[in-house]
Amino acid sequence: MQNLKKARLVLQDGTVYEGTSFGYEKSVSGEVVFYTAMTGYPESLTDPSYKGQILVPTYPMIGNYGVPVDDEENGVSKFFESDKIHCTAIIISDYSFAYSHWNSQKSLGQWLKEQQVPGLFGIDTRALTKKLREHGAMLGRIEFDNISIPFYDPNEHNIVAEVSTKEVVEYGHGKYKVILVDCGVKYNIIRCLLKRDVTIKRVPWDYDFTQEECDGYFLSNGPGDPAKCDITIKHIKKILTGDRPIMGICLGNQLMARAAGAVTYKLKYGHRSHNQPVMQPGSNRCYITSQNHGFAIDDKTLPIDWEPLFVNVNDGTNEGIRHKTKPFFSAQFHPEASSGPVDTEYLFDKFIENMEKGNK
Ligand SMILES: NC(=O)CC[C@H](N)C(=O)O
Repeated sequence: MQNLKKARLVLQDGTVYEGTSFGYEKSVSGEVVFYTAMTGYPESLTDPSYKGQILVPTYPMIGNYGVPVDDEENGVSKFFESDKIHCTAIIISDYSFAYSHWNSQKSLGQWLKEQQVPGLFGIDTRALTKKLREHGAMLGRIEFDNISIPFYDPNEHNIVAEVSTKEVVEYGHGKYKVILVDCGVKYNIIRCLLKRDVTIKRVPWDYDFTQEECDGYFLSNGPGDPAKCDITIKHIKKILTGDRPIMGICLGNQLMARAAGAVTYKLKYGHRSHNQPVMQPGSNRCYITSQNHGFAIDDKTLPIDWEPLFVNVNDGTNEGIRHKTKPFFSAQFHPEASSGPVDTEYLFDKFIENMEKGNK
């Protein structure tokens, strides 16, 4: 414990928090985002949607169940959401130096060091979260040895291009052929599709998939501002003129909306947790969902042939859209969870049903 290095988290508004390093020691900067779920740090750290972000879990003790083994199944990691950590850093209150879990292979600190990702503990994450809620999303930097680097705003860059696959990859031998547009796809989306008799063709974010033979299209989650994905939006616009089923998640929801002609905007602070309630308009149905997003669709700008599919009960923001007559729908939350509640995994079954109907 004595040899652990101190480092500082500096926010854009000048606030400084001092913490102790338990990960890799290097100065970094990014957007600071809080996350209020109690579990799920291995999944969140490897979720490509967190690219460029400094993750602040508010649960007070992190690291107590270590990091899972890195097994593979059907061409994707069994327990992680991608092949590496995408968060820029992690900031926590209390680090558990002891860890225990049936499936753990190493400590969180060791994993962060291997992946060259900084982690600080001993920071008042409640105070930090209150600040972000009052002020809104903020950039921050972690300084080791007083070496400071400029603030970096991931939303000003096309970071989807950095996390998307560079080549086409195929998975499974199922009945339905799906083009998966990879803007930073989480592996549990691939697992959820493979469980449902699907053959997946995973293509890069800027790949022209509009002439491909398939039964349906899947628009993945991904990092940053949806407005930066103009090439993907151009391709989606083309497939919206057809009637093959489309399902989208999170960034995929935002890209579907922009392709349809609606507007997206940045939320004051994002939704990142396991207990976000969403209602389906026109019903009394409420689902508890897993979420990770900082942008949202302005559903007042949806064209006449589209409608909201879900609305967030906490703040009234849009949580999904659907076309009124064609088999196109998307969710702002994560039906694939990982981590979090699986109440809305049935949306994958809807997508399969749509493809089945389309084939008849
Ligand atoms: N998980 C995601 O796909 C996030 C979408 C987008 N980058 C946002 O923050 O809103």
